[in-house]
Amino acid sequence: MTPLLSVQGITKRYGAHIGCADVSFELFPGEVMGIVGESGSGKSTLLNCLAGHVRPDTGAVIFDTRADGPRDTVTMSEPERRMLGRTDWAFVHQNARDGLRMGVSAGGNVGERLMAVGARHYGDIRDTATDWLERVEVDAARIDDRPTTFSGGMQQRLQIARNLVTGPRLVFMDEPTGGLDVSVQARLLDLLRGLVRDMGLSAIIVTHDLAVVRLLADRLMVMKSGRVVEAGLTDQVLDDPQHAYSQLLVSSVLQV
Ligand SMILES: Nc1ncnc2c1ncn2[C@@H]1O[C@H](COP(=O)(O)OP(=O)(O)OP(=O)(O)O)[C@@H](O)[C@H]1O
Repeated sequence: MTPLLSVQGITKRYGAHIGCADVSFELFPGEVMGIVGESGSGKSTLLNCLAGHVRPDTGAVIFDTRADGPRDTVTMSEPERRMLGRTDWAFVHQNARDGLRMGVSAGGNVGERLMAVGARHYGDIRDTATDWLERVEVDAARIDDRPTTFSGGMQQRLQIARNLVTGPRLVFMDEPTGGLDVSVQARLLDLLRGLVRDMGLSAIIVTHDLAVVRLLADRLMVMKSGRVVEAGLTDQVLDDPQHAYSQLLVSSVLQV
């Protein structure tokens, strides 16, 4: 099987400082990869390199495109990469405000993504937006309200609807449950787990919350000082960590 994403030797430095170093892995269709590590370990830098937000110094990120098969997204043109970002890729930010248009209605936020992939019929777009609001447990009666009037948890669920409505083939998530109350986190996690299962999503999830990867990720990479120190099946890594740092992480000795 062709990997959906093949990451080869990604390195990003900030001056003399290492963001992430020599990261390689493959992601297959329908797989969820979790990336964990303490603050500053390079998780966000890596995710941003993979999603095309940051250009790595070296390495390749080969994505199996629908039209042309495997292509290196690092060297493809900016318009091509932007097109991927609107169609096959989705990015769920920790802060919903970074992933939503706060001045546009909830329905508009979802509908906009559909229009970006060619939907034109207003009634169909509104119907799909209504379906998705319900799917992410946002009251459909709020379809014309702006996200500024929503709670943090609702905003995050709306951001997820906006991202998933077009059926992306790869979803990047940066701390999707971060910054929310614990009870809100639990509900969101449950919802995400349902969507990941039902849609057979391929995803890369960065988090410092081991409960998130335990529930969502098939495989796990543990990062420390920009490098991957351990990788494997999630249950294996969490239940029987081999690297001393992973052992600390799992035993919650580390403040992550
Ligand atoms: N724009 C930047 N300029 C300089 N150094 C940076 C920049 N962004 C990140 N770094 C450094 O790169 C390293 C990796 O940071 P990164 O944000 O990727 O880690 P992280 O694991 O995502 O942390 P957090 O969980 O706190 O977001 C850190 O040492 C950080 O200080």
